[in-house]
Amino acid sequence: MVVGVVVAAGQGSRMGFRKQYGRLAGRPMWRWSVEALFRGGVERAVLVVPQDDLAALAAEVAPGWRDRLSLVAGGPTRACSVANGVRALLSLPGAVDGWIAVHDAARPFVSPDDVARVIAAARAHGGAILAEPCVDTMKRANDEGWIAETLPRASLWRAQTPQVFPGRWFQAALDSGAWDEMATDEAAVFERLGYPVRLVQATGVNVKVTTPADWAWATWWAEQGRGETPGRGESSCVWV
Ligand SMILES: Nc1ccn([C@@H]2O[C@H](COP(=O)(O)OP(=O)(O)OP(=O)(O)O)[C@@H](O)[C@H]2O)c(=O)n1
Ligand SMILES: C[C@](O)(CO)[C@H](O)COP(=O)(O)O
Repeated sequence: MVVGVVVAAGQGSRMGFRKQYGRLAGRPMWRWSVEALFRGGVERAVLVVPQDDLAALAAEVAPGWRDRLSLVAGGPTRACSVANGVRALLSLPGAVDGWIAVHDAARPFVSPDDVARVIAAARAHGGAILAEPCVDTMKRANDEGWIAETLPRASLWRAQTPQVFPGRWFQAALDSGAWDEMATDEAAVFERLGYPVRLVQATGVNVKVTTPADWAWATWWAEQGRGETPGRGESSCVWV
């Protein structure tokens, strides 16, 4: 069983609005991200949203996805929101023995084929994340804004989502207090615990839509039909 957490409980402070509800080619960004996970093989999911948006979203999700998508309230950091979503999923029969895929609502254009590849890698290796090798020359800065050193980039990757790990790993981290509420991704928690995490190179465009410039680009990209990467089989989602 593969279940998903789509985190959409951010404030969009760099964007200037709650970007997860912003429309790309007519659909809210969170829907693009949920749909991509379902097309990539995730069976059911929770969408984590700000507490004060739960009631409004409940009306929007039903009835099309009632059986596949539930809503959960988020927390003050991304890691808290992930934890809330994971806890809700771990109560489902079979979830502890299966895999949980965590995905940012802010990455609407992930390719369903890449989602499926990360899931396959997690099944084979334990944990896996989508990522891309750094193509820029990387500098480390000092506190005053001067370059302290140039880092060898050959071993540097940019982490993306989805990030897929066994339900049992999440349960252990949450129950033992090892869950780090400031971690900026899930892999960081499992790396620290010494678990093996495989990097899976993204083949599609998987931008995290963060700034107004990203929004302008994402709007254009969606309107070109570029985000509609074919997935594995038809989705059973109904757009409401
Ligand atoms: N407390 C939080 C913070 C972030 N997120 C989610 O985590 C993803 C990645 O976060 P980011 O792109 O940084 O979104 P925001 O937190 O909304 O942006 P900002 O930091 O500019 O406020 C987003 O889908 C966002 O909704 C979340 O669920 N809960
Ligand atoms: C998880 C993530 O998408 C990996 O790149 C990213 O760290 C989340 O963004 P945030 O700005 O740290 O919330």
